[in-house]
Amino acid sequence: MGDQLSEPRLVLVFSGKRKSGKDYVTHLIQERLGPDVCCILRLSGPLKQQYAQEHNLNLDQLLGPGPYKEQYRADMICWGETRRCQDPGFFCRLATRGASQPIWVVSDARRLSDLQWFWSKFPQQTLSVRVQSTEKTREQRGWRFTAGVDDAESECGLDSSVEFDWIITNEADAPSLDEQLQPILTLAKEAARSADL
Ligand SMILES: Nc1ncnc2c1ncn2[C@@H]1O[C@H](COP(=O)(O)OP(=O)(O)OP(=O)(O)O)[C@@H](O)[C@H]1O
Ligand SMILES: C[C@@](O)(CCOP(=O)(O)O)CC(=O)O
Repeated sequence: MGDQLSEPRLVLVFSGKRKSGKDYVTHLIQERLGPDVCCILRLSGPLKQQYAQEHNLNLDQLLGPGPYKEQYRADMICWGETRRCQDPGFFCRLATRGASQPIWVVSDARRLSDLQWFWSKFPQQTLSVRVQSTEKTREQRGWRFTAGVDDAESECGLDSSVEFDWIITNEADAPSLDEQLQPILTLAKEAARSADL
């Protein structure tokens, strides 16, 4: 009963490197569609929640964009991988539990197993989106290369194994995000309308 899924009309699964702007771009999509139509699902949400509880940490800071979470990232990755090894869909199931909007935006796929879970549960509805930025831009947003993180599956698991349905370039000199997101927003609005019929 707890794992019962309500069927979404469209599932947009986002991935991208640290500080590429996954949260920024997915929030923009939600803003354009409205929270009644579109929810943001973070696979790292239930992971951080459980990790914060077990380690007595500040969950809001772990969920935010600041430097706090970076102190714990390597250990959170190991912690999450222990669970993922037993059950690759563990965090996908938790993150989608109770989602009732017609459009789901998953903000942080990192591994092929994340995408495979959505493709297998929602084969007709799932589309993949990559957010990309240069290392220089990511550095300006606070990224520093960290061995064991930036060269591990958490950051590289989707580097070459997937042909994304869309690639969004999140750079000041790229076309505006609204322009790049237009086909996605059009599709999402159509999908939301079909949910009303
Ligand atoms: N197009 C943009 N314009 C202005 N600020 C941006 C833009 N894209 C990202 N940022 C800012 O850069 C920082 C990193 O972006 P964001 O948190 O969305 O990246 P992320 O890919 O979710 O990162 P991580 O997974 O490492 O937390 C945030 O402070 C965000 O507000
Ligand atoms: C531990 C982890 O979930 C942290 C994700 O943090 P964020 O999405 O970059 O804020 C990464 C992972 O699961 O490999």
